[in-house]
Amino acid sequence: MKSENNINNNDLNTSPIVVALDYADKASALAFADKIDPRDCRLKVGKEMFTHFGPQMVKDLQTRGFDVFLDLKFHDIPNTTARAVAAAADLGVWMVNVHASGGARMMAAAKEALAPFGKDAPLLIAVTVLTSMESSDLADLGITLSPADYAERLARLTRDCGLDGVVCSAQEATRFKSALGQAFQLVTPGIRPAGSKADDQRRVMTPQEALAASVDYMVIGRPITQSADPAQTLRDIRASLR
Ligand SMILES: O=C(O)c1cc(=O)[nH]c(=O)n1[C@@H]1O[C@H](COP(=O)(O)O)[C@@H](O)[C@H]1O
Repeated sequence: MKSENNINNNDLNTSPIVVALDYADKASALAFADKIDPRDCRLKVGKEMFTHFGPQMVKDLQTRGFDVFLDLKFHDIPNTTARAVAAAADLGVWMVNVHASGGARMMAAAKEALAPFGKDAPLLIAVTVLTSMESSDLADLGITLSPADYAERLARLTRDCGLDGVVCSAQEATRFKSALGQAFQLVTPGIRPAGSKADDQRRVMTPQEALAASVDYMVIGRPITQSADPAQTLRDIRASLR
């Protein structure tokens, strides 16, 4: 059931870095991929690139030896979400995600849809509270819990549904590792090297802080992709984490 394009690098790749490949043109994305070593990072294909270039984008990266995180944040009725997650598994991706706020039945259905893939199933991760959100954004939605408290509530639900982990802020990592167990994977965007712009992110941490907080994977986009030399910036961040 797994795509023949997938070359699984899981055993080779000890880097915690996942680069968010948020490019509007394929040539730039592939030029970057061609300049970096798949042992230095995994690559995330999100809504922008997938909407532009579809599954072929994922395959083009897999044939270059990269593990791909397909970040489409599925959030729908259980049947639709489960089928979308199975379609992602058919593509041979390394990780796929849903929104935890889709609820327990949706997450359980997504998990069940991966059972036929056995050990080839991608990691299934749920987004808790987007790292771009702060308390006032939650208040607008009628949620009075702090982002960390609400994220923990969603993370517990995710763990109880048998998923592999959550997307959260690195600011929440120490707390979640102790509350939810070391094995529950934490994937943390909102990573900003010291001195770089936060952009639309709100709950941010530096790569070194995230590592010290025991995150499993840190997602880094613009600080790498919009730098003058993205491949060198990746290598510099990787070196700073050794
Ligand atoms: O699921 C995600 O990857 C995600 C969840 C989240 O809470 N916050 C978040 O920023 N992301 C993604 O992580 C990437 C962060 O990119 P930069 O802000 O450019 O580093 C983007 O591709 C987002 O879509």
